[in-house]
Amino acid sequence: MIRLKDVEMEYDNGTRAIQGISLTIEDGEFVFLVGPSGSGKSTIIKLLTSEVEPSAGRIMINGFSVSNISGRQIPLMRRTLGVIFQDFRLIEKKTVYENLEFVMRAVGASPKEIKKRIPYVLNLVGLEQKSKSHPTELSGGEQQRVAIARALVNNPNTIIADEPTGNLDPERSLELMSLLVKINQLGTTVVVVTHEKDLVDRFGKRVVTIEAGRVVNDSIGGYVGGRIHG
Ligand SMILES: Nc1ncnc2c1ncn2[C@@H]1O[C@H](COP(=O)(O)OP(=O)(O)OP(=O)(O)O)[C@@H](O)[C@H]1O
Repeated sequence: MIRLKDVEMEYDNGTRAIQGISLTIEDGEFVFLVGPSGSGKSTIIKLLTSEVEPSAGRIMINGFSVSNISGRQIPLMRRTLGVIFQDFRLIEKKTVYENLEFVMRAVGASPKEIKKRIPYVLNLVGLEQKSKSHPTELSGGEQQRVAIARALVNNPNTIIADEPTGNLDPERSLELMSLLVKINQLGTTVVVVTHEKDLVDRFGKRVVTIEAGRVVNDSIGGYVGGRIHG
């Protein structure tokens, strides 16, 4: 479960990016985070991944209290989260398989676990034929699916995706969002930041709308007076 309670966040230059957000995301939920540019969506993601710290309030992530977490606990907390970045952040010198192997090794997975898990996640994202390819040999959509496989490979409780369809055409965006829905149906909590109004409308999931660092709407389908932000 993810819980933000009265969270505020101010950047060093004085920008008050988050101005009092309380939000609970239960295990197994699928949530879209939408809102205008600069409203604070990426800052929320950064708060969840501990890239930035709140100036006030409390954040709980999968049983960890982020506000007073010890240095030793941070890797354990991060392991409950699979993060998908907009710019993929794949290692170009490694093959698809090696990219996944790398993150499994980083958490101490055994060779046996690695051998079993990687084909499973590659199959889930439809890339079992591409395990020996390098990221530069793949299309944008395929690279994005490798990024999803990498986020999933250590079996996190929660997947967080910041604009995962940013560089994809509408058809690929739909495929990718459908894949995230499938992953959610297999039991993983999914939080997706997106600008894609049409896609959000299509899926009928919970939509949290952020404006000027606050939650202005939180509902299924996400309509605010008949229109949706984002
Ligand atoms: N590193 C930073 N230093 C100072 N201010 C920042 C920093 N990053 C973001 N901001 C500011 O914080 C506010 C929220 O930014 P954030 O990136 O969270 O918005 P966003 O909703 O993700 O926007 P977009 O949809 O354009 O990605 C904005 O006013 C932005 O200018």
